[in-house]
Amino acid sequence: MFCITLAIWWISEDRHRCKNFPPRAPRLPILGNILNITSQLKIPALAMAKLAKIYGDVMYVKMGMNEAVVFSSHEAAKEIFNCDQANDRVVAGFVRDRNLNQNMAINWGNGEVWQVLRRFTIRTLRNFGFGKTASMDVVINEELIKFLEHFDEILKRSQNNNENLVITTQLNEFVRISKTGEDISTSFPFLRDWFPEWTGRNRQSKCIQKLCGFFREVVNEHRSSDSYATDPQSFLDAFLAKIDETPSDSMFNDEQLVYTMLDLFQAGADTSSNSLTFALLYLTLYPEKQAKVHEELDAVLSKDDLITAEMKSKLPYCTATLLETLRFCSIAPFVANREAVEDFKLRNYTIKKGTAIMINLQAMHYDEAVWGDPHVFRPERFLTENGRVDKAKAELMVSFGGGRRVCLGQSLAETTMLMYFTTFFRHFKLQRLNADEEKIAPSAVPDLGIVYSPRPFEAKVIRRK
Ligand code: HEM
Repeated sequence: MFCITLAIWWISEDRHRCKNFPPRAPRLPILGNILNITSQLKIPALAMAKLAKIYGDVMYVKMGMNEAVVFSSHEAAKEIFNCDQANDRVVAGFVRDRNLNQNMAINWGNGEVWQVLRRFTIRTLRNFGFGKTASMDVVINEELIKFLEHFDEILKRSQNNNENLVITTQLNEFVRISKTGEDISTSFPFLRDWFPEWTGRNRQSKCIQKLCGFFREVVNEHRSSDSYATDPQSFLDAFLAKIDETPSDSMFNDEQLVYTMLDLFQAGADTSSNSLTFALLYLTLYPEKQAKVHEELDAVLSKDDLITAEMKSKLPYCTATLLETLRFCSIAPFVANREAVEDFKLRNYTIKKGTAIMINLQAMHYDEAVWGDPHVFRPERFLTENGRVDKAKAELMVSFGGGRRVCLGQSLAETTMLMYFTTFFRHFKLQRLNADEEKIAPSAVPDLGIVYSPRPFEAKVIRRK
């Protein structure tokens, strides 16, 4: 009797809800489409891309208790990126905990808080040279000199001990333990309340407390200097000055500052470092591509040249390799989920207020109709016949999202990646170990998480003459 009632309720509720909704894959009671996704492929974004081939580039899915409309093609993404009713982030699960149930900062902030803090952050960072290649070059080159010294030391140590170098990332504990998509508590959020230890909720909270504690200390240090308002030396100083000049109930306050810093570090650190490590991984796996990178660097740079972002136009193969890395690894497979802030129409479909909006960036990077052989690592796809970067192809990349929420750090990330990548390969060569020496083989299969990470791997690092 219970099962029959449940079935009748399910069918009627489902019919009622799906009037004018985007097409949807058949789903099971309670689980929804979870099995469609998990039973097909190990990578949820690619499994969703496969479903989208059947049900459409705008389709409706249900993952446990969460309902979402998934956008999987460039055309569909363009429509939703430009849709003001879909600019809010979903604040649930680990995001709600992280935000202490409040509207906080940029990445996970909404409405006026997001708009004002995003605008202030971009303007202030620009005043400090962010986005201007000449000033970013200087800062990044200073870092690079330290990086080379540090890397040489590690290399010497490992060679003295006769060890192979293990290359690894995952600096950010929070990213490592927040495996959205793979994690059942994303689909059934109540599990986080019932089993906070098992779902990782407690570890996430501790991690955020630690990070916020660290940022609060830095904020206090800066506040104790007399000159933060008269002679601001950093984004943090400028924010503190803004706090002083605005009313105490404004969104410029210490907690928003701490969370804005958290956003910049969380959104900026793992994305850039993991993407670069993916580049090292792929060039270890595909030595013939690495040889072309070396050939270009040797032809373009003389011995003492400092690498600058301006050189990008002279380094088309390196640029194409980084574009192919971003496409192949699709480090952020989905943009952080958005939410419909009111009912709206899109392509004659009704999208109901509160529905989650998932934009599947990896589906676009792996669309066979666009790329032909998306599962092959081939930087040449981004080059024209005369060896220049193919701008039309480059514009099909969506690694940084789009619309008004587009990644705030795109130009910094692109410049940093180019400069680190070219500096590394100018000085070093990566070589795969022989099968009998290799304990941790390089694999192109990523570790899942809020952003993907390359799995640790061993490689031989050789200093180039
Ligand atoms: C390879 C490096 C990076 C990748 C692939 C990447 C990717 C992304 C993506 C996909 C989004 C979501 C966009 C959307 O919702 O449409 C995003 C947002 C964001 N990114 Fe990045 N990002 C990178 C580096 C950085 C860096 C270096 C910073 C900071 C300096 C940064 C700061 C942010 C912030 C603050 C947001 C939230 C923007 C908003 O909600 O308004 N990112 N990023």
